[in-house]
Amino acid sequence: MSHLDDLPSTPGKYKTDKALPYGILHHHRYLRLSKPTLWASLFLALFLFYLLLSPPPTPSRRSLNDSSLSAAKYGGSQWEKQVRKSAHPRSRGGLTVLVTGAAGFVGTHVSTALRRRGDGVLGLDNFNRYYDPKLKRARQGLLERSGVFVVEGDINDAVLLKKLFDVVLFTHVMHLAAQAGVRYAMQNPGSYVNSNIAGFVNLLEVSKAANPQPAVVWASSSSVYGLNKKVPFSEIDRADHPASLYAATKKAGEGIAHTYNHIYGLSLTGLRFFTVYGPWGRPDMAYFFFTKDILKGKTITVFESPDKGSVARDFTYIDDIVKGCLGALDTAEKSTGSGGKKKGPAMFRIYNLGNTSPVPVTKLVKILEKLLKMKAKKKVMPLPRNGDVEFTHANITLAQSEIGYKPAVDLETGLKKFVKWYMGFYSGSKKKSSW
Ligand SMILES: O=C(O)[C@H]1O[C@H](OP(=O)(O)OP(=O)(O)OC[C@H]2O[C@@H](n3ccc(=O)[nH]c3=O)[C@H](O)[C@@H]2O)[C@H](O)[C@@H](O)[C@H]1O
Repeated sequence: MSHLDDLPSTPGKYKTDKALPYGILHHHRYLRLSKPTLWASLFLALFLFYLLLSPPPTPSRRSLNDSSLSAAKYGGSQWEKQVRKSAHPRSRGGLTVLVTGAAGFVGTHVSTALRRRGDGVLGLDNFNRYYDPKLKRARQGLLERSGVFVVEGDINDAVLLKKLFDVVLFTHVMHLAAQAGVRYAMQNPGSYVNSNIAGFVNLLEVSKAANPQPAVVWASSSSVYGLNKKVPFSEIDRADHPASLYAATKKAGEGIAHTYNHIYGLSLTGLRFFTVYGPWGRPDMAYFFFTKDILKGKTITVFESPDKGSVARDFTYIDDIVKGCLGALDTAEKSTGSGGKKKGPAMFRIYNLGNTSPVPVTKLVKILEKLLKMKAKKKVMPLPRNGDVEFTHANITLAQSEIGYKPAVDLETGLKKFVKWYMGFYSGSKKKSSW
């Protein structure tokens, strides 16, 4: 994939390299302290060898029973103070929200929007290398300037999550941490299972055990509609023909969420995002790397459908998505359970958040050419069987009537804002870290 060429190799969230220090460092210390007898040394050497060969117990997989909470990294009065301060609402009646994936594209925008209106926000992000971590760090800078502290950690780390819930009584969780990207699922399927399934279950486990339980709003995806042909896509349509593992994990997430709602009384709202774009966006998405490649004079590959038509997307501008997220948080009823016990039925909702006006990818390219004042070098090729679907188109009636969702930005207007940001950010301008 050309757009990933100059990014670091992308192990996504499936990193185990952080896992070793805990066990290994501990044993290194032991080595220094041990008596230098031949047998003891031999035994230790064998034991270390065994540890190195065995699969590492990654910290991201630490269970709640693991008492070795890495106090060095998390915890301590200073850390707790930062966590509490960030999560504390500034306005009366404000929400107290844990935003996972806070340094991600949508996470950054939602976190700052919540903070701006006076809610308390604590961010969580593992800063993985799926795409340029420098962009995530720049977003973190923005968040910090807005008063949002981002805890560096993984949603699979149950001990960390539990600790966060011990320190703060979250009223809401906005769960945006995920392994995104449709095509990358063919390269690193494990990363999707790790984040979108295991990580989500871990978050729900900790949320259901919390007292009080938070209301959880999470990111699902338009990709769950898969190979559906009936348009516009409606929440009541069947969605059981996913075209990518990404889509399958997002659909699985919806089923998993339903069980936590049913068994534990957790209030759950899933938002099916439709190809979200805008400033501070994801470099793995077509509008982003098309911009980069057009500017560099590199050839872009534009997919076409089998009938030689252009593939189309219901591109949705980030500010509209943010409004949808806030609408979902504001209308979410409380969970009914506490401490893992259901007390009554709780809310379970799924909404499409799209723009409801699909645009062919060829048109996207034309708009970019106009905004960049450059002609794209294009190679048109049939849509490969890589997880992409031919078109998406959202029916947003339900979101409109129930959470007040009303998209207002058309693709050209939104791309104009994106291009302006892109030019500032990558030109090294001093203003690059502003909105
Ligand atoms: O709504 C979602 O749920 C998903 O949206 C996004 O997926 P997509 O809609 O597939 O966006 P994106 O990759 O930008 O491709 C856009 C268009 O360009 C076409 N495309 C792509 C690459 C290429 O080289 N050429 C090309 O024509 C391609 O065929 C497509 O028609 C998120 O990445 C995903 O994480 C998820 O959130």
